Amino acid sequence: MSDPTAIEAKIGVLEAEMARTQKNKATNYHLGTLKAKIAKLKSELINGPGGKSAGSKDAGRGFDVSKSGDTRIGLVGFPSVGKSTLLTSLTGTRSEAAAYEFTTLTCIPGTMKYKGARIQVLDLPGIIEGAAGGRGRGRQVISTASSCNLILIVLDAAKPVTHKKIIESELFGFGIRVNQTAPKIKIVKKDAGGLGYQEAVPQTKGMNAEVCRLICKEYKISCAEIILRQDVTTDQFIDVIEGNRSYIPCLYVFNKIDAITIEELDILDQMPNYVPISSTLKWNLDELMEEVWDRCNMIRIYTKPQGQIPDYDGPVILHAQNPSIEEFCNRLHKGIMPTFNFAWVWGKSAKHQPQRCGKEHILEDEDIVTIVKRVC
Ligand SMILES: Nc1nc2c(ncn2[C@@H]2O[C@H](COP(=O)(O)OP(=O)(O)OP(=O)(O)O)[C@@H](O)[C@H]2O)c(=O)[nH]1
Ligand SMILES: [K+]
Ligand SMILES: [Mg+2]
Repeated sequence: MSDPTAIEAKIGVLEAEMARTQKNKATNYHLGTLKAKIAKLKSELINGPGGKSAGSKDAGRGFDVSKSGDTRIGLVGFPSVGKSTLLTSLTGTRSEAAAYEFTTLTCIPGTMKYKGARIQVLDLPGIIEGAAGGRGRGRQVISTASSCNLILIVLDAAKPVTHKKIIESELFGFGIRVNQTAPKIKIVKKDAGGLGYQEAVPQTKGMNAEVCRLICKEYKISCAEIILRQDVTTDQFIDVIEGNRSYIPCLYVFNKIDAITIEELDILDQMPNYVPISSTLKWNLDELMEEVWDRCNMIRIYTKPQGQIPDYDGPVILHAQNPSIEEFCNRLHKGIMPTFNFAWVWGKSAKHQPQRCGKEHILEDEDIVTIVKRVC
């Protein structure tokens, strides 16, 4: 079955059945099976029958814009919320903005420099409900969003907050999990031996051996070792089986706050991961940049050639959570490590200034590093 309308209809029937089914211990197994069936149909809708999962390279191709800079962020939202105006305000790259919907028809990249990092910002066409299922350019937009290190969901502050849910569920339908971390579940498929199910931590959200077996049955997994290292939902379990989900941080950018009242702003203010701005008036773009910086998890390391002052203008940007000196060296140049002797480190990670460190030493934001080579 590959006719999208037929798949959508089938999903509709299953979702209706789920809504009808009361949630309790007795129906838990049935709900697990239903969820797995729906997840399978949704990935078929996006990738075609037997297709690859949502995040994979060949699935629902994104716009052909090459990556540049230290990180990439994407502007996603309904038409005319002000994405293009925001791109222009942040990066200076002009992207046409106008009062009619679907002004932007392709992906427009811009670059902004912040704290020494080069951040690629992608303006994208507006999306509407049904985008993930293939409506309009939606799939291309969301596929491009899944290539970003951070997604800014741009919303019109004067429009209903329900728009936030719609955009989120479009991203969700494409396999993007915003502001979530990958569930700690290990699945090792085997050739024989049946299903092994282990709970490394107690499960309180619906998972148990039988639910696991039923979901695996839907996916025709009969031999595998499964270990749950975290308290997870059945949906998270299905996510891991489907594979290729993208776990991407996201900020909700409420634009056009110049058009709403202080009282309305106060209500919005209670939402997590939210930044109010005005793109046209350039209000609060500083806070937006700071929040973007926080979410991108970038660390700046200044290099200091021996006997010279550090290069504060061109920090080396590292993405790793706890980057070691070795990672720093490899980022600079692959040829450094073979001749590496030790490093002098100044900054937060150093116990004294400077500290003599080996390649395993973990660096922190704004450390200064001098590499000393071995004399051969
Ligand atoms: N009042 C107000 N209007 C804004 C603001 N930002 C954008 N606009 C207006 O909103 C309209 C749409 O802006 P665009 O930047 O084209 O919106 P878009 O999201 O890129 O729209 P599409 O490309 O069609 O999806 C334009 O008339 C802008 O001038 C803002 O901060 N305040
Ligand atoms: K517009
Ligand atoms: Mg636009």
